[in-house]
Amino acid sequence: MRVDVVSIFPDYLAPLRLSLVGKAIETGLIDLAVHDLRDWTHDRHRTVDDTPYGGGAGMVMRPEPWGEALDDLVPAGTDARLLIMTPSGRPFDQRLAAELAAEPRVIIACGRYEGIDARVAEHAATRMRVDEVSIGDYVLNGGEAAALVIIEAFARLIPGVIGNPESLAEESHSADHDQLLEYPVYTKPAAWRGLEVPEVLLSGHHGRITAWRHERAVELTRRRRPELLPDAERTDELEVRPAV
Ligand SMILES: Nc1ccccc1-c1cnco1
Repeated sequence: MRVDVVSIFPDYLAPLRLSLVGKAIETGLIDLAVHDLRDWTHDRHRTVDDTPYGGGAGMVMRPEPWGEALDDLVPAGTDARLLIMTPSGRPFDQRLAAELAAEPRVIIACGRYEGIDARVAEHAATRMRVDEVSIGDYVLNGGEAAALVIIEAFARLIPGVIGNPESLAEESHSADHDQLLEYPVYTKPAAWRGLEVPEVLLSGHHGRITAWRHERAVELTRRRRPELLPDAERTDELEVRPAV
């Protein structure tokens, strides 16, 4: 898979060269290229923004550099998916991560300031698939942090990136874990600062352990993310529980 990221702060994407994604790049599973948007400017000051039409505070990213960058990175006839990072985008989730992991080419546009001129997405959509994507309901200074999150989330789903694919199976939000949050996990020592590992986990009884883990996952999901509960697990009674 080829991933291109365009940003005015390309060094912000340096962490992608580390750890899991870095290994995938080294092994050729992912071909990553990070570009400086200013390389597509032509004035002495390498200007990428201007004042907003209609007035208002802040600056808007000019369409020309983005248009030229996308012309270069996505030649006519290329099958590519453009992700524009924006707080007003569709919520990023595991389903989208799985979709992206199957794409041959992904280009990620990291906007800054008050955003990117809306015509960039409009024009790009005439020749590639475009998604405006948010990683959550909070405000960042730019799309770079969102790009790091999204790339990590889909890169780890690419076959061969994670050593043991079984570890993907029981993760929170993974499709085959029916959307429950992950159960609490423990390791040695069995007692730590007066806190004991739940007895069932030391029992060696796999059936009981599986049942206990499912119960804890349901309990946690009901308490923290009731909207994720599968219908079969929903209960109407009001449960008053400590907020943990
Ligand atoms: N706040 C932002 C500012 C600029 C580009 C993306 C974002 C963003 C993406 N997901 C949440 O916020």
